[in-house]
Amino acid sequence: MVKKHSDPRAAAALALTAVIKHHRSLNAVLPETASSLAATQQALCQQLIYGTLRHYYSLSGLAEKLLQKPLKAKDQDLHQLLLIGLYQLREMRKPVHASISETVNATKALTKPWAKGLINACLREYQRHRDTFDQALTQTPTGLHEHPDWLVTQVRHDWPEDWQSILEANNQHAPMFLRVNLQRCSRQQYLDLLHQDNRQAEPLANCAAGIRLSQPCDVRLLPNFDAGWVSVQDGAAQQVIELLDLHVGHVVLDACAAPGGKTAHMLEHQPEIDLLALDIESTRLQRVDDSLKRLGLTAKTLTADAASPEAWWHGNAFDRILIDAPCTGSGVIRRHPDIKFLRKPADIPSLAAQQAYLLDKLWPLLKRGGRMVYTTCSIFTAENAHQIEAFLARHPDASLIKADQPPGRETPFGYQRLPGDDAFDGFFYACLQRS
Ligand SMILES: C[S@@+](CC[C@H](N)C(=O)[O-])C[C@H]1O[C@@H](n2cnc3c(N)ncnc32)[C@H](O)[C@@H]1O
Repeated sequence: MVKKHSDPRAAAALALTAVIKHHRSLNAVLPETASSLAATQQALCQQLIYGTLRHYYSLSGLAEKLLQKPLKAKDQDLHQLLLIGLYQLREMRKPVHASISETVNATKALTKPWAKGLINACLREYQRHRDTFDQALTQTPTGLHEHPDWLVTQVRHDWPEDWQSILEANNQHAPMFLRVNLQRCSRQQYLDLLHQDNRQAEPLANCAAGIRLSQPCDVRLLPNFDAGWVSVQDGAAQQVIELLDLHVGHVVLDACAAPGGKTAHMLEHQPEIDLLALDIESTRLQRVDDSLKRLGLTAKTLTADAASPEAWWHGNAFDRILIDAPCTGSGVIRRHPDIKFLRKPADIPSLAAQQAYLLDKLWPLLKRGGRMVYTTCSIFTAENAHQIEAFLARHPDASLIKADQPPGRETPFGYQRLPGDDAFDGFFYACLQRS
């Protein structure tokens, strides 16, 4: 558990320690961190956490140069606090004096006031000679790319022509995209509401219900959010709906449904389907139920292992199956910079094996003539085009369907979006038909 703190820098240092040292995901850590802070401090704390993770490798390089000897393992929180201080000096437009003194004060909140002098000296030393320090940094590959070496090598291997722009896109802030619940209002009506609220927003050309906000904001400030008029969803995820080609009366399986973005989108797009939404994790499935309730939609939801249909399948074949598979998340690093620290190379073959197993176990549940859509938020070919190539080789009754409007770059075995294409997340789509 992240300890309670009222100091946003100390809270951010503890959250970073939880990710870097204890390998916990930000999704798990952030709610604990937020609950330890006053509402007015939460945005700054979150900004410090995300910003420091995005620039972690260059900030660590600086810290190494500034500290005479590394801090002890038990003082990892201080190491993170130093990085947070450096991040503020390098990337945030805040007065230098306040940035330094507030970071130094956070040592008290961490109950390590003895480190005041050390943090103060390092930050002041950096500030005095920042040009020299910064120049030395940009010459190192990790300082340049802000990714671990194995990840740079993997991206470079899979995308020899695009690897640099992918790494660059991973370090950017992602825009905020909305999906209008067309069962509640039209996209134009919702755009009008946003404009009345003085929020700049524009429709997405390639998503019928999609909107891009010029400035991200707290969802609670969006008009009629609680009444279910709108949800937050990246444009890449919104493009899955067209591939499913849903019609009235279809029997549909959403095999890996939580937290339910695509489950809800299916029902908003075509409410007259018979939809079963599964997820293996009950706490995550609860989020699907909550979201359907907010949006005024209904589906059958079930905690189950999709790869063990003998435990839950009623025996009626499905017209449509969506496998939005568990994956490395290598396409969404800009939204989840902790992925750079939590993933390891062995995760790729292990997840690819899980994905292949899900595909094989669910394929017989599809009607002849039915469609299976396989998606990941990964950019690794082992989880995407190679996965589908191998699947087609194992299943002679499967063929790829071409999309009327390709949702991404065409590969021989599906469509791939790279992070930042159309400002969307990295994503993979394959649409398979059973003959
Ligand atoms: C990429 S997320 C799905 C996102 C979701 N489709 C959406 O649009 O919000 C993958 C989900 O698969 C679930 N999962 C992993 N293995 C599973 C399995 N064998 N059966 C069912 N769900 C599984 C995970 O718990 C996770 O919630």
